[in-house]
Amino acid sequence: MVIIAPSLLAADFGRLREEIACIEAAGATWLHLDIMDGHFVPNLTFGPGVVSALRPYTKLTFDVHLMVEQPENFIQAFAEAGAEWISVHVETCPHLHRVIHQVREAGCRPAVALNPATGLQGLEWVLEEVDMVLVMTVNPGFGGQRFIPSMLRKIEELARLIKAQGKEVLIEVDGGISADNAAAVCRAGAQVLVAGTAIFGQQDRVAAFKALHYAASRAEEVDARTGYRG
Ligand SMILES: O=C(CO)[C@H](O)[C@H](O)COP(=O)(O)O
Ligand SMILES: [Fe+2]
Repeated sequence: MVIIAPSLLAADFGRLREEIACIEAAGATWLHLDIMDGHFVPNLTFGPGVVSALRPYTKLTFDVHLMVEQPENFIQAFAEAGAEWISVHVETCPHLHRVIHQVREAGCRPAVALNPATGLQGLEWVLEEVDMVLVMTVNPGFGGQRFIPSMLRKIEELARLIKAQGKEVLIEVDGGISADNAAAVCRAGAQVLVAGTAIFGQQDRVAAFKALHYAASRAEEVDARTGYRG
């Protein structure tokens, strides 16, 4: 079953509670929270204070995407703020194995994120430690960018690697996801689709969420009928 994770990055920051209530009413179960530090990526968003302020107002699963240098310094704060999932970028972690364990010890589910230019090579040695791999399908830092088509092959290769290792690891895709490419990323092997602009950038968020969910689920239905395996 595919999960659509609306990204708060594209929401109206002056109306965060209403925006969250709206996508929850539309049927969302996850919320993607982009944390940017102005160093690892050339943009700033918000910190654990905002995450913890929003926590009492929703039951959505908080999927925190850390685009920060030295993420180990912030894991505890986001865990206490109410994150369920924490993704760290492999590019920011020389001691990735240790950081993954730090996320789990803080009570969260660990995920590793890969920039578009980062290969899958090093992943083999941490795959059994993580619950999800986040494949960036744009260069991180900004919403509203175009999906990079060559990332489909990376998702396929990752799906093969996970299958070969016999692991239960989710594949999340993030960046430029829309109803036009949702089926393709699902066919390639993604189970969690992050979408900012395609939901919060639309006038009718409920219709946009449902359209995206429909596009992604239809790929699964067709594949179940035809026996397609990505
Ligand atoms: O991590 C991100 C950017 O670094 C965002 O999650 C992503 O860009 C979502 O926005 P959009 O769907 O508009 O591309
Ligand atoms: Fe993100």
